[in-house]
Amino acid sequence: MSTSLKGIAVVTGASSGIGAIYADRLARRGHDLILVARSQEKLAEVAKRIAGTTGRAVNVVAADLNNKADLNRIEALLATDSGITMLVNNAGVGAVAPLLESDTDAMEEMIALNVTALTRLTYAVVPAFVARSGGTIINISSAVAIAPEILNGVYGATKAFVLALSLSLHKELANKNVHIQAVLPGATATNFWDAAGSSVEQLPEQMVMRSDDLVDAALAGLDQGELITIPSLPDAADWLAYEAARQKLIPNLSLNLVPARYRIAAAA
Ligand SMILES: NC(=O)C1=CN([C@@H]2O[C@H](COP(=O)(O)OP(=O)(O)OC[C@H]3O[C@@H](n4cnc5c(N)ncnc54)[C@H](OP(=O)(O)O)[C@@H]3O)[C@@H](O)[C@H]2O)C=CC1
Ligand SMILES: N[C@@H](C=O)C(=O)O
Repeated sequence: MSTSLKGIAVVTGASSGIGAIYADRLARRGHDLILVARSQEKLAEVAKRIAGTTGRAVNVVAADLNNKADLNRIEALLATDSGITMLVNNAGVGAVAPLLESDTDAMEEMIALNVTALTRLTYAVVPAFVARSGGTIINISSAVAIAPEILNGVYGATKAFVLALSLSLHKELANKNVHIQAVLPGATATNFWDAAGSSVEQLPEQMVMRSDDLVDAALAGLDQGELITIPSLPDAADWLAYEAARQKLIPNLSLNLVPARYRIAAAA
């Protein structure tokens, strides 16, 4: 049980990069923490640093979210620890190789982590949040969710899944006091790029955000009640116009009548 009024934030992928910054910022905001990733050693370092600077309780659970038994352990924790008030679904891997140069097994592993594990953790925690009438889920998607042409297509597709799931969760949980935020970072200076077989140095400097800035911006978006936060986007109106265009399509996406442009063959 947490002694924090803010409760416990569970952050996956907290051993480095964006997840480690979320851990720091959430502890500074008063959350106790449970940090999840594979590397026990790196998690312990992050936890020691944050506990030292903030005085919050920081626990670590070393788990490979692509290992069924490990994943089940984190699901059980999320379902049963009544002190948990927030889940940051951040653990993820990327790829930059095009389809013809990609390893299928690596693609499957990426789907397992970015999609399956995130989904299972969400399913584990939502009933508990609903039962307690409160909770927040932050899902780390990516700018490539809406621009899948930029990097590896399977990576983009996993992040589009995260965006779609978040939109749906927001609708389903609207009157349950469970808050959903999907964050769509652009290129961010972390180990992500090396792990994906690339290097952040090959990107133009003006395209790459610092991970501290990214997380601070994303949390500002959370504070403003945003469902979708695109930390790099200069003008929020651009996203609102995109979303308005999507909403305008919805009533016409399922109709019994075939539109004239597809009746050419029948008419001939
Ligand atoms: N950096 C960028 O440009 C962007 C990143 N993102 C997203 O941000 C998120 C965080 O990535 P970022 O911080 O950049 O990259 P990092 O590589 O620094 O962090 C990835 C984190 O995920 C953990 N992780 C990887 N595999 C597993 C696994 N099988 N089980 C549990 N934990 C795992 C890693 O820890 P460990 O190795 O110890 O398990 C690490 O803590 C990802 O979802 C990524 O897709 C989105 C857009 C842009
Ligand atoms: N969002 C970043 C990766 O996921 C990028 O846009 O490069």
